[in-house]
Amino acid sequence: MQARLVAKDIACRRGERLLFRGFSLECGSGQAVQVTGANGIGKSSLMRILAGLLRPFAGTVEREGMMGLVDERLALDANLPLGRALAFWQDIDGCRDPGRALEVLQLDALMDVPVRYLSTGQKKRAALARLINRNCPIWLLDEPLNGLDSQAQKAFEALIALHCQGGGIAVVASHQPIALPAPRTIDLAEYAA
Ligand SMILES: Nc1ncnc2c1ncn2[C@@H]1O[C@H](COP(=O)(O)OP(=O)(O)OP(=O)(O)O)[C@@H](O)[C@H]1O
Repeated sequence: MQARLVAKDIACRRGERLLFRGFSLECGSGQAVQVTGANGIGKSSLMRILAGLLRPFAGTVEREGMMGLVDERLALDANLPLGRALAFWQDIDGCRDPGRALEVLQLDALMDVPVRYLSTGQKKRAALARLINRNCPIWLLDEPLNGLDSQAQKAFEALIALHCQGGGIAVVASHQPIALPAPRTIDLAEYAA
């Protein structure tokens, strides 16, 4: 798995407010970075800029490799049972081993439960299962541990380590501690406008 993510001199404006400026980041295969900072500093906005969903006020983002973003939005049909909601995407995403994510994230017992009835932590696990099924090298994770119990947190930290061992990239935006392989931490407050 080969990947590269380079952000240069990024500035972010939301509404009339400049949130941060001069932010740069370079990640190659196997690297993990945590972006920290207080509520409202702009972590989610940065993740959306890195994902290409939000235009930066200044600066550029270059990506080599497919990206998967996990944030608080659950990209699964709320009215379908979880098994069918995940299956809808498995073909589109070219998933070769759908059972793996279900096993690691312990979703097997929830396959018949409509997505809208899942608990907060179960929804998060479903979102992470879809990310794993996509087999994309660049993971953009916005508060990925929110709602997960300690066992699921450890399981997901182990998955990030495996992903990086396989040449993937993980960029994690979170104000809470997360175990990453050879971690680098960037405090977004240093770039506050
Ligand atoms: N569409 C928008 N228009 C105007 N302001 C916005 C918009 N979206 C977000 N903001 C503002 O931008 C700021 C940064 O929001 P963002 O969600 O990026 O912060 P965050 O660091 O991820 O916060 P948290 O830790 O609470 O999730 C906030 O003050 C928010 O109110």
